[in-house]
Amino acid sequence: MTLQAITWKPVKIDYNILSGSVDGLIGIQECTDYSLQNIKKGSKRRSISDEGMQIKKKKTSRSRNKKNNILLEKESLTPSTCGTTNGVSEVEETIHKVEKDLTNLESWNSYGLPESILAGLKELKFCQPTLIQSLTLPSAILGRRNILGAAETGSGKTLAFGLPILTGILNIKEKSINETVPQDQSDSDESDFDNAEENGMGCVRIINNVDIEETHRNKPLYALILTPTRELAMQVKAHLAAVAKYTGIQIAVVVGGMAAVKQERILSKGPEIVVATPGRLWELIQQGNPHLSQIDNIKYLAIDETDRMLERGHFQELHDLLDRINMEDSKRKERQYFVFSATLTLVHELPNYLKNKRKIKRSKNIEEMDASQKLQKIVDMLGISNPKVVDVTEGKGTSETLTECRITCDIDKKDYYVYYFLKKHPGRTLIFCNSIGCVKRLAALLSILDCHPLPIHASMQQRQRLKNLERFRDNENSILVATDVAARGLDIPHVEHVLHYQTPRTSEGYVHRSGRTARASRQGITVLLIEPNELPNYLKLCRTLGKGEDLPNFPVQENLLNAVKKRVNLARELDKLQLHVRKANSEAGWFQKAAEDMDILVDDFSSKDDTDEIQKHKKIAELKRKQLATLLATPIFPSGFSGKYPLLSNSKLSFDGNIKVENAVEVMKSAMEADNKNKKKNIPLFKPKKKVSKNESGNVGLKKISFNLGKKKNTKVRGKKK
Ligand SMILES: Nc1ncnc2c1ncn2[C@@H]1O[C@H](COP(=O)(O)OP(=O)(O)OP(=O)(O)O)[C@@H](O)[C@H]1O
Repeated sequence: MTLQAITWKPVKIDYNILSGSVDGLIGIQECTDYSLQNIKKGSKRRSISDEGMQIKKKKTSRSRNKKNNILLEKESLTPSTCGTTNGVSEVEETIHKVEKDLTNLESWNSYGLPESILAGLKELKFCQPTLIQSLTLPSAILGRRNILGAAETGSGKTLAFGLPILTGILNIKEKSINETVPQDQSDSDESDFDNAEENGMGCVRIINNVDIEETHRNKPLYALILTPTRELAMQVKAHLAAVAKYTGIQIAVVVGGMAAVKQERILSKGPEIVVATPGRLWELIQQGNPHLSQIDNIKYLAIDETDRMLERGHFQELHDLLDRINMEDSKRKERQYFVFSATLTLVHELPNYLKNKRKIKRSKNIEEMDASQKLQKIVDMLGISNPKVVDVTEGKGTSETLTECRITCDIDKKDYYVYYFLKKHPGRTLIFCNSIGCVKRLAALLSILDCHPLPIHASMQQRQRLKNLERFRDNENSILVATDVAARGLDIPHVEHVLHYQTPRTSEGYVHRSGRTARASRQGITVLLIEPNELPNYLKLCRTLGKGEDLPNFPVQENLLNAVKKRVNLARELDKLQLHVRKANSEAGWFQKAAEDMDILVDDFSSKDDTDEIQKHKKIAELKRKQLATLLATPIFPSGFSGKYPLLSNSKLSFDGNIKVENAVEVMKSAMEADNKNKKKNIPLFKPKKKVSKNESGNVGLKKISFNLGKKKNTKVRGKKK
């Protein structure tokens, strides 16, 4: 078979992207018109995989000649579909659609992606690469460079390393088939396949169990992708599997919290790619899992959220794994590495207590680093040589479409603001807390308030974690209350709001938490709830992320807070009573069990007072529950209330039909616009006042709190411990 090129056109690309990556490269040209001569049946190029074969054959003919392809589509139309609708022929419509599809895929053409992958991208309707993908794919695929990539959250980093890995594996497999199958045999196989198709026959292969086991035992492991959380591992697997649908490449997940036996069974099938969290993977390797025993042979290693994975004191298993994988220098040099995170190049100042020279001397390893030093450290740790660095974060890591703001209040008023926000601005909302205890408390409170929150934290059973994520995905008004276990990487479509119930401890934490919204060019809002003790951390965060002095204040309609407080206060009381009852019950249960163990009659020891106490609590709780139920049955914000902020065009009627709810992003944007117009300054962070007002009906913001940075004595505000 020969390919006769008739027209070549230069492809416009940014050659900086390829600089140093492909030796001797002077340009890339595209063959825009060509013919096939002496076509022998079958082409070696089709050997991507058994599963991908049929698709590949169709796509190959389609993309080789656009005109032929359109004709082919025309011919396949039955006479009944060739009519004219609204003056436009359906044939023309089809041609237009096919042309559009092909045009769409052309954006991916210059990266050397196999057609089976293009088919996957097309099915996902990914018409063109994102910025980070277009900047990394040429060097990664054509230049086989190691990549250090930093791009904002939700910008498509998974495919920036996923596509080169899938492409590389297909190329290796194709090469090995070409090397092992003799020319004649390969041709005759192809002929058989083609003949079978032409004759309308299927291609049948009989495989028995022994063959399957033998095949799996010999299957190589090509790539390992490591993630910090189980949920992220599963998501990455699902994402890559969707793109790899027509490639025949198998991908497995290895994570903790799931039956090890099941994971061993999956591994026994010999997946080419393993996506894993370090702990369980290391455990299985140490147990001598046969498929994982080739871990040092992998050709591709990707570490997602690398900065988190390599953090001091985290993932000791990762270091063990790296030692094992990089055992042989020659294999390490052959391997391609991908290191990605939104905060890979984010640097920040040392905490104040470490700035003290004496202390720094004691902890020698802790020092302030700039971005290149940080990257160098990662490169050294992973043993990577000559990496290509692509950083498009401009030092912030958050998306352009993210609206950022804050609400400042006293610690015990945070619950009011959270409930206010949820009622006033319904939509899929993720609330982050700094501890498991805080998640539990807030979820219990919101549950009493009928908000149906879904908690997620590390001490929950894995199955429950996944179930709650699933429910969060399925309901557009759902609320997820999470620790930072949900902060990194999770790609849940249409998360509208992220609330930081507590200020994140690090700037990285803020970037990743906030990045759960405003993904893939969608709009989203992130709101920090700040209490006085969190101010130093908040200000540091603003400095590190270049936010200037302060974030804008989220507008709250003060006249609506009274109704909010009534409900929240009642819910808090109810929560407290329920806690007493639960505690007393569990103590009674323990007492009874101990008595039974000692063969003692429980009645003899039961304390009547305790029972009365429980009974009393139960009665009061019942009363409060009824009161709250009555309140919750009436609209929280009565119809026709006069709001400070005009209702916006995209306001929608709430589920109870009485109140208008507003899009939080729009509310914030118009408030910012109004402030800009009036040259109004943001509500000051520090407005010293002698006393904290007892009147809670007004703005519970900073106007009433004495903040005095630097004077530690005054910054403490008594409140409920979270
Ligand atoms: N080329 C593309 N065209 C359209 N959508 C895309 C493309 N590439 C990825 N996406 C989609 O964009 C979303 C975000 O992608 P991804 O999860 O890879 O982001 P990320 O940069 O890894 O985010 P994070 O930093 O939060 O982990 C996903 O829903 C993904 O399916």
